[in-house]
Amino acid sequence: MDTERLTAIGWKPCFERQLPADVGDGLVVARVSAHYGSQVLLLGEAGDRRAPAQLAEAAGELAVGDWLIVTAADGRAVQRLERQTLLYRKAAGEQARPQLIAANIDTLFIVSSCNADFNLSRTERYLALAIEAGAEPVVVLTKADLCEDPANDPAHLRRQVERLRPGLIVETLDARDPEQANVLRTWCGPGQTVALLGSSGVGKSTLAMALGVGDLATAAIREDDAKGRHTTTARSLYLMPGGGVLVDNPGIRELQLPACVAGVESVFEDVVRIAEGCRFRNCRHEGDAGCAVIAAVESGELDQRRYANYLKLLAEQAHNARTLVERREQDRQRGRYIKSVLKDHRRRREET
Ligand SMILES: Nc1nc2c(ncn2[C@@H]2O[C@H](COP(=O)(O)OP(=O)(O)OP(=O)(O)O)[C@@H](O)[C@H]2O)c(=O)[nH]1
Ligand SMILES: [Zn+2]
Repeated sequence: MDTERLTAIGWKPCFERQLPADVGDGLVVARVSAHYGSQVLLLGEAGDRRAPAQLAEAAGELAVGDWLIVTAADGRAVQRLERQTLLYRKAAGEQARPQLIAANIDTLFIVSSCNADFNLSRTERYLALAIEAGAEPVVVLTKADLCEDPANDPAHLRRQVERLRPGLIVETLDARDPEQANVLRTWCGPGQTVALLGSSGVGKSTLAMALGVGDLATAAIREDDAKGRHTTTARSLYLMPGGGVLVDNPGIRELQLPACVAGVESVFEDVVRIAEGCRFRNCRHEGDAGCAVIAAVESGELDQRRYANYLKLLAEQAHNARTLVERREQDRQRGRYIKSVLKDHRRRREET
Protein backbone atom coordinates (compact mmCIF):
# COMPACT_ATOMS: atom_id res chain seq x y z
CA MET A 1 0.00 0.00 0.00
CA ASP A 2 1.38 3.38 -1.02
CA THR A 3 0.43 5.52 1.97
CA GLU A 4 1.84 8.66 0.39
CA ARG A 5 -0.44 8.37 -2.61
CA LEU A 6 -3.41 7.56 -0.44
CA THR A 7 -2.68 10.62 1.72
CA ALA A 8 -3.06 12.73 -1.42
CA ILE A 9 -6.66 11.57 -1.58
CA GLY A 10 -7.35 12.20 2.11
CA TRP A 11 -6.06 9.06 3.83
CA LYS A 12 -5.30 9.47 7.54
CA PRO A 13 -3.91 7.38 10.42
CA CYS A 14 -7.42 6.92 11.87
CA PHE A 15 -8.30 4.96 8.73
CA GLU A 16 -5.04 3.07 8.74
CA ARG A 17 -5.94 1.63 12.14
CA GLN A 18 -9.11 0.09 10.73
CA LEU A 19 -7.38 -1.85 7.99
CA PRO A 20 -7.81 -5.61 7.92
CA ALA A 21 -4.58 -7.62 7.83
CA ASP A 22 -5.16 -9.00 4.34
CA VAL A 23 -5.11 -5.69 2.47
CA GLY A 24 -2.78 -6.06 -0.48
CA ASP A 25 -3.83 -9.66 -0.90
CA GLY A 26 -6.21 -8.96 -3.78
CA LEU A 27 -7.79 -6.17 -1.74
CA VAL A 28 -7.17 -2.45 -2.20
CA VAL A 29 -8.18 0.79 -0.53
CA ALA A 30 -10.44 3.16 -2.49
CA ARG A 31 -12.42 6.31 -1.84
CA VAL A 32 -15.87 6.99 -3.29
CA SER A 33 -15.37 9.85 -5.72
CA ALA A 34 -18.83 9.97 -7.26
CA HIS A 35 -22.00 8.00 -7.18
CA TYR A 36 -24.48 7.96 -10.00
CA GLY A 37 -27.19 5.46 -10.61
CA SER A 38 -25.70 2.11 -11.42
CA GLN A 39 -22.06 3.23 -11.30
CA VAL A 40 -19.70 4.32 -8.57
CA LEU A 41 -16.44 6.12 -9.27
CA LEU A 42 -13.66 4.93 -6.97
CA LEU A 43 -10.49 6.89 -6.40
CA GLY A 44 -7.51 4.79 -5.44
CA GLU A 45 -3.73 4.77 -5.48
CA ALA A 46 -3.82 4.33 -9.24
CA GLY A 47 -6.44 6.99 -9.95
CA ASP A 48 -10.12 6.74 -10.86
CA ARG A 49 -11.88 3.52 -11.70
CA ARG A 50 -15.49 2.55 -12.11
CA ALA A 51 -17.37 -0.16 -10.32
CA PRO A 52 -20.96 -1.32 -10.57
CA ALA A 53 -22.87 0.30 -7.69
CA GLN A 54 -24.20 -3.10 -6.67
CA LEU A 55 -20.66 -4.35 -5.96
CA ALA A 56 -19.38 -1.13 -4.39
CA GLU A 57 -22.40 -1.07 -2.08
CA ALA A 58 -21.92 -4.66 -0.96
CA ALA A 59 -20.61 -3.45 2.44
CA GLY A 60 -23.37 -0.89 3.00
CA GLU A 61 -24.86 2.35 1.70
CA LEU A 62 -22.29 4.76 0.30
CA ALA A 63 -21.66 8.47 0.42
CA VAL A 64 -19.13 10.44 -1.57
CA GLY A 65 -15.94 10.50 0.50
CA ASP A 66 -16.38 7.04 2.00
CA TRP A 67 -13.34 4.79 2.30
CA LEU A 68 -13.71 1.21 1.14
CA ILE A 69 -11.71 -1.96 1.05
CA VAL A 70 -12.53 -3.42 -2.34
CA THR A 71 -11.43 -6.40 -4.36
CA ALA A 72 -8.80 -5.31 -6.86
CA ALA A 73 -10.44 -7.46 -9.49
CA ASP A 74 -13.97 -6.10 -9.66
CA GLY A 75 -14.38 -3.35 -7.05
CA ARG A 76 -16.60 -5.36 -4.74
CA ALA A 77 -16.60 -3.74 -1.29
CA VAL A 78 -15.65 -6.05 1.54
CA GLN A 79 -15.57 -3.33 4.18
CA ARG A 80 -16.55 0.30 4.56
CA LEU A 81 -14.24 2.05 7.00
CA GLU A 82 -15.88 3.80 9.89
CA ARG A 83 -16.84 7.37 8.98
CA GLN A 84 -15.20 10.21 10.86
CA THR A 85 -17.91 12.67 9.84
CA LEU A 86 -21.15 12.46 7.89
CA LEU A 87 -23.22 15.12 6.15
CA TYR A 88 -26.79 14.13 5.46
CA ARG A 89 -30.06 15.81 4.75
CA LYS A 90 -33.67 15.08 5.38
CA ALA A 91 -35.15 12.45 3.16
CA ALA A 92 -36.27 13.51 -0.27
CA GLY A 93 -39.50 12.34 -1.83
CA GLU A 94 -40.55 8.86 -0.84
CA GLN A 95 -37.38 8.01 1.03
CA ALA A 96 -37.77 7.56 4.75
CA ARG A 97 -34.06 7.45 5.50
CA PRO A 98 -31.90 10.56 5.57
CA GLN A 99 -30.04 11.07 2.34
CA LEU A 100 -26.28 10.81 2.70
CA ILE A 101 -24.42 13.72 1.15
CA ALA A 102 -20.75 13.22 1.94
CA ALA A 103 -18.58 11.39 4.42
CA ASN A 104 -15.21 12.08 6.04
CA ILE A 105 -15.13 15.84 5.51
CA ASP A 106 -12.76 17.35 8.08
CA THR A 107 -13.52 21.01 7.52
CA LEU A 108 -16.56 22.80 6.19
CA PHE A 109 -15.82 26.24 4.79
CA ILE A 110 -18.98 28.21 5.39
CA VAL A 111 -18.78 30.75 2.61
CA SER A 112 -20.70 33.98 2.65
CA SER A 113 -19.93 37.36 1.13
CA CYS A 114 -19.21 40.61 2.90
CA ASN A 115 -21.97 42.35 0.98
CA ALA A 116 -25.45 41.17 0.06
CA ASP A 117 -25.20 37.63 1.38
CA PHE A 118 -23.86 38.51 4.82
CA ASN A 119 -26.35 37.06 7.28
CA LEU A 120 -25.66 35.95 10.84
CA SER A 121 -28.75 33.73 11.08
CA ARG A 122 -27.80 31.81 7.97
CA THR A 123 -24.30 31.38 9.33
CA GLU A 124 -25.73 29.94 12.54
CA ARG A 125 -27.73 27.47 10.47
CA TYR A 126 -24.62 26.28 8.62
CA LEU A 127 -22.69 26.09 11.89
CA ALA A 128 -25.34 23.75 13.30
CA LEU A 129 -25.05 21.60 10.18
CA ALA A 130 -21.27 21.41 10.36
CA ILE A 131 -21.23 20.57 14.04
CA GLU A 132 -23.93 17.96 13.64
CA ALA A 133 -21.88 16.33 10.88
CA GLY A 134 -18.80 16.34 13.10
CA ALA A 135 -16.82 18.63 10.79
CA GLU A 136 -14.88 21.70 11.89
CA PRO A 137 -16.56 24.89 10.67
CA VAL A 138 -14.46 27.76 9.31
CA VAL A 139 -16.32 30.84 8.14
CA VAL A 140 -14.98 32.47 4.98
CA LEU A 141 -16.22 35.96 4.18
CA THR A 142 -15.56 36.67 0.51
CA LYS A 143 -15.74 39.92 -1.47
CA ALA A 144 -13.89 41.82 1.24
CA ASP A 145 -12.67 44.04 -1.61
CA LEU A 146 -16.27 45.07 -2.39
CA CYS A 147 -17.08 46.22 1.12
CA GLU A 148 -17.75 49.90 0.64
CA ASP A 149 -19.67 50.71 3.77
CA PRO A 150 -17.08 51.81 6.36
CA ALA A 151 -19.56 51.09 9.16
CA ASN A 152 -19.65 47.51 7.97
CA ASP A 153 -16.06 46.91 7.00
CA PRO A 154 -14.72 43.33 6.80
CA ALA A 155 -13.06 43.52 10.22
CA HIS A 156 -16.35 44.57 11.80
CA LEU A 157 -18.30 41.77 10.05
CA ARG A 158 -15.66 39.30 11.09
CA ARG A 159 -16.00 40.24 14.75
CA GLN A 160 -19.77 39.80 14.52
CA VAL A 161 -19.36 36.26 13.20
CA GLU A 162 -16.64 35.42 15.72
CA ARG A 163 -19.07 36.24 18.49
CA LEU A 164 -21.46 33.50 17.31
CA ARG A 165 -19.39 30.73 18.86
CA PRO A 166 -16.37 30.68 21.16
CA GLY A 167 -13.19 29.91 19.23
CA LEU A 168 -14.84 30.15 15.80
CA ILE A 169 -12.33 30.94 13.05
CA VAL A 170 -13.36 33.56 10.51
CA GLU A 171 -11.34 34.63 7.48
CA THR A 172 -12.09 37.61 5.22
CA LEU A 173 -10.67 37.74 1.72
CA ASP A 174 -10.98 38.45 -1.97
CA ALA A 175 -11.70 34.96 -3.25
CA ARG A 176 -10.21 35.77 -6.65
CA ASP A 177 -6.75 36.25 -5.17
CA PRO A 178 -4.81 32.97 -4.66
CA GLU A 179 -2.43 34.71 -2.29
CA GLN A 180 -5.29 35.70 0.01
CA ALA A 181 -6.83 32.25 -0.32
CA ASN A 182 -3.62 30.89 1.15
CA VAL A 183 -4.97 31.61 4.63
CA LEU A 184 -7.14 28.53 4.06
CA ARG A 185 -4.14 26.27 3.38
CA THR A 186 -4.00 25.22 7.03
CA TRP A 187 -7.05 23.06 6.36
CA CYS A 188 -6.08 21.98 2.86
CA GLY A 189 -2.93 19.93 3.41
CA PRO A 190 -2.22 16.23 2.85
CA GLY A 191 -4.76 13.91 4.43
CA GLN A 192 -7.33 16.68 4.81
CA THR A 193 -10.75 16.86 3.21
CA VAL A 194 -12.76 20.06 2.93
CA ALA A 195 -16.07 21.18 1.42
CA LEU A 196 -17.62 24.54 0.59
CA LEU A 197 -21.06 25.42 1.86
CA GLY A 198 -22.87 28.60 0.92
CA SER A 199 -25.48 30.32 -1.23
CA SER A 200 -25.21 30.76 -4.95
CA GLY A 201 -22.87 33.53 -6.07
CA VAL A 202 -20.88 33.93 -2.86
CA GLY A 203 -17.67 32.76 -4.50
CA LYS A 204 -17.35 29.01 -3.86
CA SER A 205 -16.15 28.19 -7.38
CA THR A 206 -13.88 31.23 -7.33
CA LEU A 207 -12.33 30.01 -4.08
CA ALA A 208 -11.84 26.53 -5.51
CA MET A 209 -9.97 28.10 -8.43
CA ALA A 210 -7.82 30.16 -6.07
CA LEU A 211 -7.00 26.98 -4.13
CA GLY A 212 -5.74 25.48 -7.37
CA VAL A 213 -8.51 22.96 -7.95
CA GLY A 214 -9.34 24.35 -11.38
CA ASP A 215 -12.71 25.10 -12.84
CA LEU A 216 -15.26 23.00 -10.97
CA ALA A 217 -17.94 23.55 -13.59
CA THR A 218 -15.84 22.04 -16.34
CA ALA A 219 -13.76 19.59 -14.29
CA ALA A 220 -15.51 16.50 -15.62
CA ILE A 221 -13.91 13.25 -16.58
CA ARG A 222 -13.92 12.53 -20.26
CA GLU A 223 -13.84 8.93 -21.21
CA ASP A 224 -14.85 6.60 -23.94
CA ASP A 225 -17.66 4.19 -23.31
CA ALA A 226 -17.74 0.63 -24.63
CA LYS A 227 -18.91 1.83 -28.04
CA GLY A 228 -16.11 4.38 -28.33
CA ARG A 229 -18.39 7.39 -27.69
CA HIS A 230 -17.17 10.24 -25.51
CA THR A 231 -19.01 10.61 -22.26
CA THR A 232 -18.40 13.08 -19.50
CA THR A 233 -19.20 12.44 -15.91
CA ALA A 234 -18.96 14.77 -12.97
CA ARG A 235 -16.90 13.65 -10.04
CA SER A 236 -17.23 15.12 -6.58
CA LEU A 237 -13.71 14.79 -5.20
CA TYR A 238 -11.02 17.20 -6.39
CA LEU A 239 -7.37 17.01 -5.49
CA MET A 240 -5.78 20.22 -4.26
CA PRO A 241 -2.18 20.97 -5.22
CA GLY A 242 -1.15 21.12 -1.55
CA GLY A 243 -2.26 17.52 -1.03
CA GLY A 244 -5.78 17.86 0.34
CA VAL A 245 -9.15 16.98 -1.17
CA LEU A 246 -12.08 19.25 -1.95
CA VAL A 247 -15.53 17.70 -2.04
CA ASP A 248 -18.00 19.52 -4.22
CA ASN A 249 -21.43 18.50 -5.42
CA PRO A 250 -24.77 20.28 -5.61
CA GLY A 251 -26.01 18.28 -2.62
CA ILE A 252 -23.53 20.00 -0.36
CA ARG A 253 -24.11 23.45 -1.74
CA GLU A 254 -27.86 23.30 -1.17
CA LEU A 255 -27.82 21.56 2.16
CA GLN A 256 -30.92 21.88 4.32
CA LEU A 257 -31.19 21.33 8.01
CA PRO A 258 -31.73 17.68 8.96
CA ALA A 259 -32.83 16.59 12.43
CA CYS A 260 -30.00 18.06 14.47
CA VAL A 261 -30.91 19.12 18.00
CA ALA A 262 -27.34 18.54 19.13
CA GLY A 263 -25.91 20.75 16.39
CA VAL A 264 -28.36 23.58 17.11
CA GLU A 265 -27.82 23.38 20.85
CA SER A 266 -24.09 23.43 20.38
CA VAL A 267 -24.25 26.62 18.33
CA PHE A 268 -26.56 28.20 20.89
CA GLU A 269 -24.77 27.07 24.03
CA ASP A 270 -25.30 30.48 25.60
CA VAL A 271 -29.07 30.29 25.11
CA VAL A 272 -29.20 26.72 26.39
CA ARG A 273 -27.31 27.82 29.50
CA ILE A 274 -29.73 30.72 30.10
CA ALA A 275 -32.67 28.34 29.60
CA GLU A 276 -31.50 26.29 32.54
CA GLY A 277 -32.90 29.14 34.64
CA CYS A 278 -36.43 28.84 33.22
CA ARG A 279 -39.04 27.97 35.85
CA PHE A 280 -40.42 25.04 33.86
CA ARG A 281 -38.23 22.29 32.50
CA ASN A 282 -40.30 22.06 29.31
CA CYS A 283 -40.41 25.85 28.82
CA ARG A 284 -40.77 26.75 25.15
CA HIS A 285 -39.40 30.25 25.70
CA GLU A 286 -42.36 31.75 23.93
CA GLY A 287 -44.06 33.71 26.66
CA ASP A 288 -44.20 30.93 29.28
CA ALA A 289 -44.23 32.15 32.87
CA GLY A 290 -40.82 32.45 34.52
CA CYS A 291 -38.91 32.15 31.24
CA ALA A 292 -35.26 33.08 31.78
CA VAL A 293 -34.62 33.32 28.02
CA ILE A 294 -37.30 35.97 27.46
CA ALA A 295 -35.99 37.80 30.52
CA ALA A 296 -32.49 37.75 29.00
CA VAL A 297 -33.81 39.22 25.74
CA GLU A 298 -35.66 41.93 27.66
CA SER A 299 -32.62 42.83 29.72
CA GLY A 300 -30.48 42.97 26.57
CA GLU A 301 -28.24 40.11 27.72
CA LEU A 302 -29.40 38.00 24.76
CA ASP A 303 -29.65 39.37 21.25
CA GLN A 304 -33.22 39.41 19.91
CA ARG A 305 -32.10 38.10 16.50
CA ARG A 306 -30.17 35.23 18.03
CA TYR A 307 -33.09 34.30 20.26
CA ALA A 308 -35.51 34.26 17.30
CA ASN A 309 -33.12 32.22 15.16
CA TYR A 310 -32.61 29.68 17.94
CA LEU A 311 -36.34 29.01 18.09
CA LYS A 312 -36.59 28.98 14.30
CA LEU A 313 -33.79 26.45 13.76
CA LEU A 314 -35.01 24.24 16.58
CA ALA A 315 -38.50 24.20 15.07
CA GLU A 316 -37.16 23.61 11.57
CA GLN A 317 -35.05 20.61 12.48
CA ALA A 318 -37.90 19.20 14.61
CA HIS A 319 -40.22 19.56 11.65
CA ASN A 320 -37.79 17.71 9.41
CA ALA A 321 -37.35 14.99 11.98
CA ARG A 322 -41.09 14.68 12.37
CA THR A 323 -41.76 14.34 8.68
CA LEU A 324 -39.38 11.39 8.66
CA VAL A 325 -41.28 9.65 11.44
CA GLU A 326 -44.58 10.53 9.86
CA ARG A 327 -43.42 9.18 6.54
CA ARG A 328 -42.34 5.97 8.18
CA GLU A 329 -45.78 5.63 9.74
CA GLN A 330 -47.41 6.32 6.37
CA ASP A 331 -45.21 3.68 4.78
CA ARG A 332 -46.24 1.16 7.41
CA GLN A 333 -49.89 1.94 6.80
CA ARG A 334 -49.42 1.68 3.06
CA GLY A 335 -47.63 -1.64 3.54
CA ARG A 336 -50.49 -2.94 5.64
CA TYR A 337 -52.99 -1.77 3.03
CA ILE A 338 -51.11 -3.45 0.20
CA LYS A 339 -50.89 -6.67 2.21
CA SER A 340 -54.62 -6.64 2.86
CA VAL A 341 -55.35 -6.04 -0.82
CA LEU A 342 -53.12 -8.95 -1.80
CA LYS A 343 -54.74 -11.19 0.79
CA ASP A 344 -58.14 -10.23 -0.50
CA HIS A 345 -57.05 -10.94 -4.03
CA ARG A 346 -55.67 -14.37 -3.10
CA ARG A 347 -58.82 -15.29 -1.23
CA ARG A 348 -61.01 -14.37 -4.16
CA ARG A 349 -58.78 -16.39 -6.47
CA GLU A 350 -59.04 -19.39 -4.18
CA GLU A 351 -62.81 -19.05 -4.07
CA THR A 352 -63.13 -19.22 -7.85
N1 LIG B 1 -14.76 41.26 -6.30
C1 LIG B 1 -14.93 39.98 -5.94
N2 LIG B 1 -15.68 39.17 -6.70
C2 LIG B 1 -15.84 37.88 -6.32
C3 LIG B 1 -15.27 37.39 -5.12
N3 LIG B 1 -15.63 36.09 -4.99
C4 LIG B 1 -16.40 35.78 -6.05
N4 LIG B 1 -16.52 36.87 -6.85
C5 LIG B 1 -17.32 36.94 -8.11
O1 LIG B 1 -18.65 36.59 -7.79
C6 LIG B 1 -19.25 35.86 -8.86
C7 LIG B 1 -19.83 34.55 -8.34
O2 LIG B 1 -18.77 33.72 -7.87
P1 LIG B 1 -18.83 32.13 -7.93
O3 LIG B 1 -17.51 31.64 -7.49
O4 LIG B 1 -19.33 31.68 -9.25
O5 LIG B 1 -19.94 31.82 -6.85
P2 LIG B 1 -20.46 30.38 -6.36
O6 LIG B 1 -20.60 30.46 -4.91
O7 LIG B 1 -19.58 29.32 -6.90
O8 LIG B 1 -21.88 30.31 -7.03
P3 LIG B 1 -22.72 28.99 -7.44
O9 LIG B 1 -21.86 28.21 -8.41
O10 LIG B 1 -23.95 29.53 -8.08
O11 LIG B 1 -23.02 28.24 -6.19
C8 LIG B 1 -18.15 35.68 -9.89
O12 LIG B 1 -18.33 36.66 -10.89
C9 LIG B 1 -16.88 35.93 -9.13
O13 LIG B 1 -15.85 36.47 -9.93
C10 LIG B 1 -14.48 38.29 -4.33
O14 LIG B 1 -13.97 37.94 -3.25
N5 LIG B 1 -14.36 39.57 -4.78
ZN1 LIG C 1 -37.85 29.61 28.83
